[in-house]
Amino acid sequence: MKQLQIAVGIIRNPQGEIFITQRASDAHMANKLEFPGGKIEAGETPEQALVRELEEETGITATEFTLFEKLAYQFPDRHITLWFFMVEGWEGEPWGKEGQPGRWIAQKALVAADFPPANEPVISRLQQS
Ligand SMILES: Nc1nc2c([nH]c(=O)n2[C@@H]2O[C@H](COP(=O)(O)OP(=O)(O)OP(=O)(O)O)[C@@H](O)[C@H]2O)c(=O)[nH]1
Ligand SMILES: [Mg+2]
Repeated sequence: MKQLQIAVGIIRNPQGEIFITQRASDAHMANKLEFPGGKIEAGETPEQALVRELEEETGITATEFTLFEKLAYQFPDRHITLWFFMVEGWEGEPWGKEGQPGRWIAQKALVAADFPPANEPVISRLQQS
C-alpha cells in the first residue's frame, strides 16, 4: 500500500477567494478540483514541500502561511496524510503553470463534491468561516 505525505496550499486573497486548479484527466482523482500541492519528498519538511510545490504548480513564492488542518485518508489503493496550509502572503500571481486550468472561487462557494473525498472536512470548515 502506498503511503504518501502531501502538502497543499489554500491560497486566499484579501477578497476571500481561493485559488483552485483542476487535476489532469489522467491523474489520480482525475478532473477533480484541488488545492495546488503535492508529495513531500524525503528530507523535506511539509513547509519546504509547500513552497516548492506552489512554485512548480502556480509560480508563486509563498511567504505567509500557517497549518490549517492535517488529516489522514485511506483511498482503496493508498494511504495519504494531507497537510493543508492557509496561504495568505506570496510573491507573484498564481496561474496554472503546468497547463492545468486555475481560477479564483469565493470561499463560501466551494463545493465538497468537486474535490477529492479527503478534502471534505476542510471544505466544510472553509464554508463556515
Ligand atoms: N494537490 C492536491 N492533492 C490532493 C488534494 N486532495 C487529495 O486527496 N489529494 C491527493 O494527494 C495525492 C498527491 O497529490 P499530487 O498528485 O498533486 O502530487 P504531486 O504534485 O507530487 O504529483 P506528481 O505525482 O506528478 O509528482 C493525490 O493522490 C491526490 O489525489 C488536494 O486538495 N490537492
Ligand atoms: Mg500536485
